[in-house]
Amino acid sequence: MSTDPDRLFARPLDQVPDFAFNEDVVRVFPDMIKRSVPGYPTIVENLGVLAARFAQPDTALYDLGASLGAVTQALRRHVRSDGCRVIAVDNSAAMVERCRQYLNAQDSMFQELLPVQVMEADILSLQFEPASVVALNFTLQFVAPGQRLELLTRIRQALLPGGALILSEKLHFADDQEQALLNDLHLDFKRANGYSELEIAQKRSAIEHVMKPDTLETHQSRLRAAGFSKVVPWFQCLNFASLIALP
Ligand SMILES: C[S@@+](CC[C@H](N)C(=O)[O-])C[C@H]1O[C@@H](n2cnc3c(N)ncnc32)[C@H](O)[C@@H]1O
Ligand SMILES: O=C(O)C(=O)C[C@]1(C(=O)O)C=C[C@@H](O)C=C1
Repeated sequence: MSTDPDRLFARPLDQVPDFAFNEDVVRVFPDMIKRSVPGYPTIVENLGVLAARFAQPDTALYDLGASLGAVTQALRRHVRSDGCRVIAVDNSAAMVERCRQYLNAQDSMFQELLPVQVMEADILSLQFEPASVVALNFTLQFVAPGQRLELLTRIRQALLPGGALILSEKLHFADDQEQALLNDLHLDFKRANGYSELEIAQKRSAIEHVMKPDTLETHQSRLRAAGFSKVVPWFQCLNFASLIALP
């Protein structure tokens, strides 16, 4: 399936609207996320590998904020436990529609993939089934900060012993020098991937009210408050990181 190059912010906009996961974003999303998130392809592929260690027979594997289902596809490629089912959830109708098309294409190319259910729903009001793996890949940062602990608590309650939550996020840093350096390096990463100063500045205005990164320390203490017993960072590239949280 072809994907358009991301030029959403290439022309000067009179007013930059708040970022939304709408049809325009869906059209360019694979290109946008690869060129904006350092380490994204490595995180997605390895998420499948990690999940294979925690997945248990006859349980649900959740991909929360699935977008176009990149993580769902990795779970289906790597997890071999009997009776597992992937549940991909997103509240953007445009994402869900295109996600279903991508997964149908995956079904037609490979045999013996895990069954998958794609739901258009708000993860904040989801009734979780007992799960062995839950992935939140760059989704929690878009949930209102005041609602993050409750969501993580409900995920923790749904997780079976031996399972895991895998949480990937853009990080903020309490130390000003560390924040400035990693932010500058992230902007260099975007420039190296062909984004202009205008695109970088307009994207920044678009996401500043809707995407609120936390520090690693905030993630760790909130995960513990939600009932997780252990938090293990397994990947960081510049200001983007991924954590394994154990029940
Ligand atoms: C940055 S994208 C996630 C990328 C995707 N997980 C991947 O690895 O390719 C964030 C996604 O979360 C979804 N989202 C944000 N808040 C949500 C909510 N409350 N319920 C369901 N989906 C949500 C958005 O629609 C968007 O598709
Ligand atoms: O931090 C930025 O500048 C980003 O563009 C990050 C980010 C993300 O982390 O989700 C924001 C929106 C898009 O979904 C793709 C990338």
